[in-house]
Formats: sequence, structure tokens, C-alpha cells
Amino acid sequence: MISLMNITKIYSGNVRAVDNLSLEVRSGEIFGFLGPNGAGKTTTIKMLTGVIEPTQGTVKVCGVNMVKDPVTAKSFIGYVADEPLVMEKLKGIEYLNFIMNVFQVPKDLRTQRIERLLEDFKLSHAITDPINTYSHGMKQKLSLIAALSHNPKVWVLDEPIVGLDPESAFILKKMMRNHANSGNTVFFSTHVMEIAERVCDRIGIIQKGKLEFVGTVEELRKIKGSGTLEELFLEVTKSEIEKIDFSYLDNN
Ligand SMILES: Nc1ncnc2c1ncn2[C@@H]1O[C@H](COP(=O)(O)OP(=O)(O)OP(=O)(O)O)[C@@H](O)[C@H]1O
Repeated sequence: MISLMNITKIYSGNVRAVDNLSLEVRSGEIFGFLGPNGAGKTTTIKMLTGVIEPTQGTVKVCGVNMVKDPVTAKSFIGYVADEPLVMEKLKGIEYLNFIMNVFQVPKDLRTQRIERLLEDFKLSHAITDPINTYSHGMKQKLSLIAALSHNPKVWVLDEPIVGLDPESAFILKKMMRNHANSGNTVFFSTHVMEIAERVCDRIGIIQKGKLEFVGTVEELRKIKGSGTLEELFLEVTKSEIEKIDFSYLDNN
């Protein structure tokens, strides 16, 4: 469902944020995209969702080339960015209607779909309020509801759990599983290894723009030895955290 073929992104100033990355994510999968700060996760996600074009390489979503036919390719995607919503002056419901207009959601499906999502994420009470009165978590829930409102096959979620309360995080994880089990795809980035270990069918670990590992956590254990995903991740990314001397924090 997602095909990234040798994609590279070089930003101005010659920053090679993503370097010749290839990855296939199948239908029925929850794929977790992991990597340290600045590794290239958001850049990859922006290329995958057509927000930016790769310097080199090809992105296909459901077989459609993102650069050649962006409107069709994007119609398959529900994307939640890592940044807050920009249309802060709109009311929540106005924003949702705007998104559903863009994706041409039939009128008869709108109320039913939105009411369920608002109920599940406990946002019904605030839907007629302006977005600039929402808390960070409420904005995140609204972004999620908007992204899911057109029933996209491919969910692309950049750090979706951060900022959600435990109940909403639980509901989202259940929704992700249901979506994948129905033959769709969920691609999400996270820094929370416990979530990745529990939720993902496969993971990818990116470091300095290069994909260092793709596979299941079990496959990673076979290569790197036993341990939690956090320990394996630190091993793959060659973190030297065990060498850090924290005693200076206690010295007066
Ligand atoms: N618009 C830009 N112009 C120049 N460099 C950029 C731009 N956006 C990102 N970068 C650089 O590209 C690299 C990858 O950044 P990116 O945001 O993709 O990382 P990330 O893995 O999502 O990080 P984080 O976990 O901190 O969100 C970093 O070195 C970053 O400074």
C-alpha cells in the first residue's frame, strides 16, 4: 500500500535529511517508524504524504505515484502532522466540514461518521468552539478526527500518541488495530518504544537519514540479542548512554 523507492531529501544548505530510503508497507500492517531526534522521520513522512517532493526517488500510495498524480494519491491518506492545527480561528465543526468538503465526503455519511469519532474521542462538547480555545490534546484529537473523517485506507500519523490522555490513546491504538485488521495500513512515528513494541507488526529504524533496520521486533532480537525494544533501539542507533556519568547532577 505504501512504496518508498530510493527516496532522498536534500534541504537547502546541503542537509541530506533522508538518504536513499526504500520501504514497502503492506495492507493489514501497523508499521512503526522509529529514530532519534533529527533522524529524518518527519521528512520521510512529509514525502510520503506529498507535503514535500523527494529530491530523488519515487513514492507510491496504493499504486499511485505521489508526484505524478498527487490528488489521487493523497485521497488514500489520512495524515496527522506533528505540528498543531493552523486554522485556529475556525470552530472545530467548521474545520471538520472544510476537510470533508476537500475530500468530498458524501453528506449522508458525514454526520454519522463525525458523531461517532467525536464521541469516541470525547470532543463533542467543544465542537462549536473556536480551535484557538482548545488545549493541545484537544487540537490533536481534532486533527485525528479530521484525518479519519474521509475513511482513508492509509493512516499516516506523526507522533500521534503524545499529548493524548490515556483513554484517547487507548482508543486510538484500538482503532489502529481495527483499521489494519480490515486490510488497511497504519504508518506512524513514535519515540515511545513500549507503544511500538506493543502495537506494531513491523518497525523501521532510521538514523541519520538511513534506514538501519526493517522487520519485526522478534527479527531484531535475533540480530541484536534479547532485551526490550528500548534496549535494542539504543543498540541499533549506537547510543552510548551507558557511558554517560550523571553524578554531576548531584554535586553541589
Ligand atoms: N526545512 C528544513 N530545512 C533544512 N533542514 C531541515 C528542514 N527540516 C528538517 N531539516 C533537517 O533534516 C534533518 C531531519 O529532520 P526531521 O525533522 O525529518 O527529523 P525527525 O526524525 O522527525 O526528528 P524529531 O524526532 O526530532 O522530530 C534534521 O537534521 C533537520 O534539522
